[in-house]
Amino acid sequence: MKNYTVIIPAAGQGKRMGAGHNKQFLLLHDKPLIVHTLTVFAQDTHCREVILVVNEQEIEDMSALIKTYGIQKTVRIVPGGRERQQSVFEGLKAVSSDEEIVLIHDGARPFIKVSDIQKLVRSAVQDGAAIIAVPVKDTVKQVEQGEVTNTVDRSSLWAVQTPQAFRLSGILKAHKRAERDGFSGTDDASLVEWIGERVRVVEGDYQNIKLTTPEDMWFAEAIIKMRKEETNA
Ligand SMILES: Nc1ccn([C@@H]2O[C@H](COP(=O)(O)OP(=O)(O)OP(=O)(O)O)[C@@H](O)[C@H]2O)c(=O)n1
Ligand SMILES: C[C@](O)(CO)[C@H](O)COP(=O)(O)O
Repeated sequence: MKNYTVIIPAAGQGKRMGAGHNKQFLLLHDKPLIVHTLTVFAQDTHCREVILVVNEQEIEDMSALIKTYGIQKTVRIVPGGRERQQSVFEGLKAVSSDEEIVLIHDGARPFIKVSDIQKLVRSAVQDGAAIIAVPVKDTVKQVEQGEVTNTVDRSSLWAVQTPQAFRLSGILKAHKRAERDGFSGTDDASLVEWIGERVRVVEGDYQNIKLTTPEDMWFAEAIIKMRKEETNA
């Protein structure tokens, strides 16, 4: 297995969560959300280092969390940007130039499994760019002004998650061009697609949710409880 560096963007505002502050600090089973996410990568021996992208005014609080919770991994903190894409780009600029594989993983996705990270890294080593995703389970319709205009064939639809894994040279090229040409995407793979390069899909896990809106905190507590019960069974 190849080693990698992971960039964890955590410099959002958490507006949809509505907590009045960055959701990364919300307690999930007595630990801040971002600590859960960092712990997964701390446990993966193939993770060389974490580049944690944070809001300028939260640098001290994030550093304190890393010490308080004893995260056993090199974590470098860099200030983020206004949008997620800019935060990731700031993180990419901080990656050691001799690194081959870089992962990008939302701070707000604490349930990624090390086994899925490893599947993803293998695919990125082989194919250059790979993402974790799950088949869409709902029926999806296009709606305009409250009326259905189309029912989309879901057989080729996948809901995309993070981590997303890339050769460092490829993702840097995509981000640089996107910045130059003003292209923006809601994930990093879309920048790679936009420059005409291929992206492999690795099937992931429905539990790898992003904590986005308040009810996700309840789902998250349920996932933690279920995993604890599985471990004790
Ligand atoms: N300028 C930004 C915006 C987002 N993120 C990070 O990108 C991840 C995914 O973004 P999202 O869930 O949209 O988080 P927020 O931007 O915090 O949420 P919202 O859009 O509801 O404000 C999060 O870990 C978030 O902290 C970031 O690093 N920099
Ligand atoms: C990158 C991502 O997690 C893929 O699902 C997501 O697109 C990021 O945030 P969003 O603003 O909630 O789309």
